[in-house]
Amino acid sequence: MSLRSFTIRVPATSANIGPGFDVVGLSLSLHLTLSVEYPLTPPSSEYVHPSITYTGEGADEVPLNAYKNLTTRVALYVLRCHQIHLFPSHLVLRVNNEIPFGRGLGSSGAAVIAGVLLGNAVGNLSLPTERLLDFALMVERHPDNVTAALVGGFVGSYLKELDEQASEAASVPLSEVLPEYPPDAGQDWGLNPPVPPFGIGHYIRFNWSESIRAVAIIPRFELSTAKAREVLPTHYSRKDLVFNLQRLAVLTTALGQTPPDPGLIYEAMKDRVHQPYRKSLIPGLPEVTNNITPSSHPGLLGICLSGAGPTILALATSGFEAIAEDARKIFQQFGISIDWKVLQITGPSTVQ
Ligand SMILES: Nc1ncnc2c1ncn2[C@@H]1O[C@H](COP(=O)(O)OP(=O)(O)OP(=O)(O)O)[C@@H](O)[C@H]1O
Ligand SMILES: N[C@@H](CCO)C(=O)O
Repeated sequence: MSLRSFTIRVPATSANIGPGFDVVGLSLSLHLTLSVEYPLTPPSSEYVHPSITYTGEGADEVPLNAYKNLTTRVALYVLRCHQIHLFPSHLVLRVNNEIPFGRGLGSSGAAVIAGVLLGNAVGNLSLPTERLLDFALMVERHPDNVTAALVGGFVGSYLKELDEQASEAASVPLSEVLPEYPPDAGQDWGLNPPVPPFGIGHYIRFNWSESIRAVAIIPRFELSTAKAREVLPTHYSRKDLVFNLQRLAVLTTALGQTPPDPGLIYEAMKDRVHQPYRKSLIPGLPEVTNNITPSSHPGLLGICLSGAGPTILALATSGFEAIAEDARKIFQQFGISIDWKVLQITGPSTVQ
């Protein structure tokens, strides 16, 4: 029996990097890996649904049913948009995940990109990167995590303003884009899902200084992105917007300079759009970001909330352990335990 097998590897990401709320993302050296295998000619005429095995982060909570699991539902969505209503028969997925769930390290963005790449591969669709991004953005509506996970590196992106018809397609509830039911359940909603408008997302990769590492200080509790977005205001003052825009404009170039300048970067990683509002959900957040500075911790460049939190991201060229252990002491005063990792900035997702 001839088998087709390949591996999909998607990096973790840190979004925002301080002032770049919903705009910038960074790919990091933790991965979601899917080993995919299926026979090119099914051994029997009876259709066999996909099987999923899963190890690593989230193994105790992730659904193993392909019609409930986020990655496979996204893959099925991509397939159905191309008039392919079923996975290949006898599809076997072995998943290993290094990205902790709900910590601000882009676990859901990675799962979505893995799904888009899976659909593209098993459907032999050969979609270009820009189209893969359109599909990802139908599911995860802010571009920062998914873009960085797909293309890798330090990336800025924006969503195109859509005309009325395209906005309607793009505003379809997630539950309709990603139905949870098996394909043989007979509902016709599953057969004509909303196809993404073309060119929703646009991105650019910034330079990144090779010397910079990311210290991820990861509290041992989950915070869902949905909950962390609920606490944000709908309106901002001009003063706060200008504060962020000034810093973001400097930051995107400053992190590409060698050697990186902590005097410029520490201040450029401050934020007034999301972090002040999220501190109620992450006890110790302002204490860690205010007390760990380039003068107290040589090697530190800047420190911010990673994505929607609760992970804190310190960018540094040295002194990683002192940064992380001092953050641990501060978090301990608030009754929070942490783990920490020194991560590299990685390349794009791969299918091999
Ligand atoms: N590998 C995966 N397979 C299936 N579902 C996943 C996977 N990874 C994440 N998820 C789903 O995504 C949820 C976490 O998404 P959420 O957006 O809240 O956090 P995050 O993506 O880790 O953080 P952030 O978006 O701030 O970086 C998990 O609880 C789970 O339901
Ligand atoms: N920009 C997003 C990233 C989390 O997915 C946020 O901060 O809510």
